[in-house]
Amino acid sequence: MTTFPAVLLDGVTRTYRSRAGEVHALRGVTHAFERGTFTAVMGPSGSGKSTLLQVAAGLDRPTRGDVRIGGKPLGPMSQTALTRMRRTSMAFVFQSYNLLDALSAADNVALPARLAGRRVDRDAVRHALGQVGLAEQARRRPAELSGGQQQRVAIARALHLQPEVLFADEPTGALDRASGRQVLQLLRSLSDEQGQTVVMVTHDPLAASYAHGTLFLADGQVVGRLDRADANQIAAAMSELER
Ligand SMILES: Nc1ncnc2c1ncn2[C@@H]1O[C@H](COP(=O)(O)OP(=O)(O)OP(=O)(O)O)[C@@H](O)[C@H]1O
Repeated sequence: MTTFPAVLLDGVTRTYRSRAGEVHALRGVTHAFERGTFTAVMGPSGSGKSTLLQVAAGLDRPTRGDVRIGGKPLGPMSQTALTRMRRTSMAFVFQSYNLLDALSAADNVALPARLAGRRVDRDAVRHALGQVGLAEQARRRPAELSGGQQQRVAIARALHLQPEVLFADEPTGALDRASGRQVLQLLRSLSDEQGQTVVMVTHDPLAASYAHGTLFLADGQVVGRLDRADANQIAAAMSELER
């Protein structure tokens, strides 16, 4: 059986056209994010990290090249098919947790299913909260949880529909060090123990050191990769890029 990478970027270019001229946010990026891996994406400001995440997740379309999720090319898909694919195969975690204050942790986890018009499977919700270590807090509202716990609820919500890949954009940006560490350990264990694919944009070398590998972008291109590096090695590679 052929196994496809969870996410494949094949010669992806994204050019923004504005009155000021063209901006080449991504220039021919080719990279396979293999299943069950946790990858950090780093690079100087404006290097194309957010664009890469948006294009990989089908939120934005490449100007040239192709993106495949689990082997399926996004290019030929209609907007409706793409939206469906995003709902079922991908999930996002952002710096701000975007939880609804009036709902319990469990109801926040169930919300995307409800919005998609699906029947809410209470066992699956409990399972997702258990995966992030919050089974006991299912009935609490966001205000009754710490920042780290709220981010873990957001991750449970992302995992609830069993996505092919979890995209995270600065998921620990708003957390103190101890809560950030919990969230990063969780993302790592999701890939190590549950085979989840995680792609995380970060500015923090310490956060990146929790991933299996770090991909470095500069000026819209992949300029390097470090596997199983520590925070000092990652910080040194970043300083080289920022010189
Ligand atoms: N909608 C847009 N229109 C025009 N240019 C854009 C648009 N979005 C991004 N860009 C440009 O594309 C380049 C890459 O931007 P992107 O946001 O992907 O970088 P980034 O690495 O995520 O930056 P940061 O670390 O500052 O968030 C930048 O030069 C940016 O100004």
